Amino acid sequence: MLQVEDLWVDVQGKEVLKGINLHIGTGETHCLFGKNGSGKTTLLMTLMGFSGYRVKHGRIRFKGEDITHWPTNERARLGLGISFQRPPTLRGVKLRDLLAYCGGAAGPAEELAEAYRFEHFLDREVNLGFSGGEIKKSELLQLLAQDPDLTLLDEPESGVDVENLQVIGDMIRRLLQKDRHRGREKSGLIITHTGFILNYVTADRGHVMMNGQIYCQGNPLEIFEGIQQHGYEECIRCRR
Ligand SMILES: Nc1ncnc2c1ncn2[C@@H]1O[C@H](COP(=O)(O)OP(=O)(O)OP(=O)(O)O)[C@@H](O)[C@H]1O
Repeated sequence: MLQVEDLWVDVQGKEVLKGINLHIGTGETHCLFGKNGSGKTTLLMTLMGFSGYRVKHGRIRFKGEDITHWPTNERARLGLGISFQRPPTLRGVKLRDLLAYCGGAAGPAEELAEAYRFEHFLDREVNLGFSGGEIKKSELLQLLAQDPDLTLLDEPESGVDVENLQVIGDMIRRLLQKDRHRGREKSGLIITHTGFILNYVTADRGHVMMNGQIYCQGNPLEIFEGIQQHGYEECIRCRR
């Protein structure tokens, strides 16, 4: 599904990613752990093709296409979707219209919003005055409407209360669910500090990023336990 090969990326003249290699197979869910400022968000933003993330070297292949220099909208059309850590407010754009624009693959906007008790937000401008948890739900609804083949999630749990964590977890599970009817297997790459998502989806692989490099890869539950017990630095020493 996704192959990242020796990816080096500059942001505002600063070298942030330093030779990332990452392979995500069809139907696989991967978790990305790492200290603050290690480059996780930069990787997701680069995969999605946002301006300001300059690929100096390396290649991104998605569904067999070399998308390294594709514009963001074409990557989305091919089946890449993202939920931002801090999404923008879209003044003048109603959530209802954005959901319709995203594709409506998972049914009409009303149906989708009602399933997560979010119908009262449909006629509000996207993210304007939304609470932290509401913003996360709105992001995931947009992704459910888009129905991507590879979903990139940047800290989907941040700012979400304990009860809503379950709702967020269910939404992510649905996003990554295998679509047997259509013979589709969806993939995901999830940045998480708390590991909450490991309770909701079966993650196939975990990665630890440090200083713009991936040092450690393996079973995500074991990696998360290791981080909790020994810290991130141990990952560099261990080099699993
Ligand atoms: N637009 C920018 N201008 C300058 N520096 C930037 C910019 N964007 C990212 N950086 C720097 O790149 C580094 C990596 O940032 P990034 O957001 O990718 O880290 P992260 O691993 O996602 O962190 P966190 O866990 O705190 O979200 C940081 O030092 C950050 O300050």
